[in-house]
Amino acid sequence: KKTIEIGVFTGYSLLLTALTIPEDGQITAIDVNRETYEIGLPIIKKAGVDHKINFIESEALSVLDQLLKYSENEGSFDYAFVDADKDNYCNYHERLMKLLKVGGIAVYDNTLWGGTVAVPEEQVPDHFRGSSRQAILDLNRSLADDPRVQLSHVALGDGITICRRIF
Ligand SMILES: C[S@@+](CC[C@H](N)C(=O)[O-])C[C@H]1O[C@@H](n2cnc3c(N)ncnc32)[C@H](O)[C@@H]1O
Repeated sequence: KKTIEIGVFTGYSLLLTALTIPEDGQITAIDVNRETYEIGLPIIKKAGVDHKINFIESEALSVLDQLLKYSENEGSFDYAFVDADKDNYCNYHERLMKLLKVGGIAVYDNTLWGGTVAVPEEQVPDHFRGSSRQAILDLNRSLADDPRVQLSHVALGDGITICRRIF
């Protein structure tokens, strides 16, 4: 019912969440670029779910830190979908572990990084190398070691990791 979307682009995943949550559900949707959100906004309006969305044009990390300044936000979110700058995924996870309620779900997109997280280093094509791939490798390792979550990895698209906060 109370959700966060980090990385909106034109709002494809945002629309899916908005259609799925209850009529009085709310999405705090964050992206550095409002223009791309506005491309998809007419479709979101046509679907009749725009009233569920609070779009914030900003770097996501500062919005999460702002939310955490108010104690009533701690442990209050049911769901978060993360699909933005990979370099900050571990930082987002730390904030989300405080914002999500116990039993709440965080979903991280692109955790297979084209399959290159599971091949020997020397076989990784050049265009998959770089800080984003390293950030995904770091995230996957730290999630596997994180006692606060139960994990499920879905080998769909570019890989989706589903985390349930268990304490
Ligand atoms: C892959 S797209 C999101 C796609 C979207 N979830 C969908 O299903 O269509 C990534 C988005 O993350 C946004 N982004 C990148 N860095 C960001 C940051 N630091 N804070 C917030 N949004 C960011 C980009 O502007 C871009 O729109």
